[in-house]
Amino acid sequence: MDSAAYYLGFDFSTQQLKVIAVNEQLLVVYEDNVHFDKDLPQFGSAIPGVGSVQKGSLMELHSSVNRIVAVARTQGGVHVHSDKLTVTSPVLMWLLALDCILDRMKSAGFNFSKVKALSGTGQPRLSDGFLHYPLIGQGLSNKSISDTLPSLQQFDAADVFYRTQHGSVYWKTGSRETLNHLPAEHPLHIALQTCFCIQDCPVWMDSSTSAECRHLEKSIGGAQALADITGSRAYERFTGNQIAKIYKAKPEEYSRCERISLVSSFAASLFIGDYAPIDCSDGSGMNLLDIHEKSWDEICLNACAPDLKEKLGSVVPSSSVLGNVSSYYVQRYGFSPLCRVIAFTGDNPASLAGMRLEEGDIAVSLGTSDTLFLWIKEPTPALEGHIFINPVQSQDYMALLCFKNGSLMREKIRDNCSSASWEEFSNILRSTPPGNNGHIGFYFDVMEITPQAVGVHRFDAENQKAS
Ligand SMILES: Nc1ncnc2c1ncn2[C@@H]1O[C@H](COP(=O)(O)OP(=O)(O)O)[C@@H](O)[C@H]1O
Ligand SMILES: O=C(CO)[C@@H](O)[C@H](O)COP(=O)(O)O
Repeated sequence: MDSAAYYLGFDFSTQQLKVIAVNEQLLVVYEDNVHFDKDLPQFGSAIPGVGSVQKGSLMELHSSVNRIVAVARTQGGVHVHSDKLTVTSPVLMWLLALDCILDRMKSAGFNFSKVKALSGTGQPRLSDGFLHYPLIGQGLSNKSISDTLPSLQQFDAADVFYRTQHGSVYWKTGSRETLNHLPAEHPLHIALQTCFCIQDCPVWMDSSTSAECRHLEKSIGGAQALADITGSRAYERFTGNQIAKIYKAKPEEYSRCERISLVSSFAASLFIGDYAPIDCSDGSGMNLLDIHEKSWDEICLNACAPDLKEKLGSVVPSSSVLGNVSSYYVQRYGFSPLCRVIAFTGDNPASLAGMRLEEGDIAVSLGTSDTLFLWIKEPTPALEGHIFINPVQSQDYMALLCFKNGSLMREKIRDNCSSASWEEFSNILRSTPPGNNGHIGFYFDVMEITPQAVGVHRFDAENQKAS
């Protein structure tokens, strides 16, 4: 029997779910993605039930999804509400995407039984950074995973990482029981369809909670005081403020909720068949966690909503082994029952770990959001930017700046200037020298996070505003 192990990573980004599997030599053995808008048209249709079912399409694979009623079009994987501030994603869309991607792997003959574990406390993990970017994997391909990550070979696990930070999922009372006994004959989006008290989950693009932010900062003694404890002043997309809004706007739904997960711990919960704890690093993006004590801050919790500590559960280091995959995956897909699941984390912490950043390195990530992050030893929280607990060494930290007008803004410029072609876009860019002869433009299609600004601002070489 071929004993080679596979290592598997899933990446829930704003716009799509990606999966990648690598072998011991870090060579990519499988890669796929489900694009939410394009591949799941039932969530991208303005009219309930509309969405043509093409032969061999994901829709055909999951004809049952026709029963899901879409009430609004997702664009870039999200619903932008009429106030232009509230931004959500349907929780069932994430479930369906996972069903689809796993079913496609099965149809393609992917051998799930070979998926093993690789994580260890304090070690860099086979995570988003090099699972997602095969080039990095190829750069290391003369070494085995065990050479590169010595302590990881002690685990047999599916190493699964989810992206996009701050988004939250609201489990209805009784759902733990359902999660514990997932029936292998049903896809997740059917088995879990009644488990959520909020169908449309707030995601990182949301900026509708300014009132909640001011309230939280006031309760704790000001913006800097909040940053000193949680690593960030109050930010609209941070989960504590989102929870406060849900508690105020939907008190009944809130009271019916037994567990609140981040998107990362939600995904981990699906794999272990139980509520997964939140990891310290992604948990730092909530305005609720004391980044020094690595525990929930009672004043922050109470300022946001009642009974929050019970609803959030515990916090664990990002490299924790959560347990084995639930029997659902063994029966439905043929995973090994020994396949372990490591705590899931946010996209940026996973990228820091996966790119094997060290102190002094700075990484820039250009995706739906653009981010800049670095490994730091001492946290010095300020009124701009964020300090998270480090996902690799939980006594260290990472600093992060996040820019909202990333790829979607670039796509708009590409469509206007280069007939929707990245190639042409790149050629135009190359046709001027770096620095563009002193001409510079700032393009903020939506209210930016860093700095808080909106609109197009262009300047010529003399620093005069250009039209
Ligand atoms: N050649 C390219 N040049 C610039 N941007 C690109 C190119 N190809 C894809 N993109 C953009 O990358 C974005 C997706 O990046 P990705 O890292 O997958 O997103 P996420 O941050 O949501 O994970 C898309 O919005 C797409 O427009
Ligand atoms: O809000 C932040 C970080 O604080 C964003 O970076 C989100 O985590 C979005 O992830 P992508 O979909 O852009 O990967």
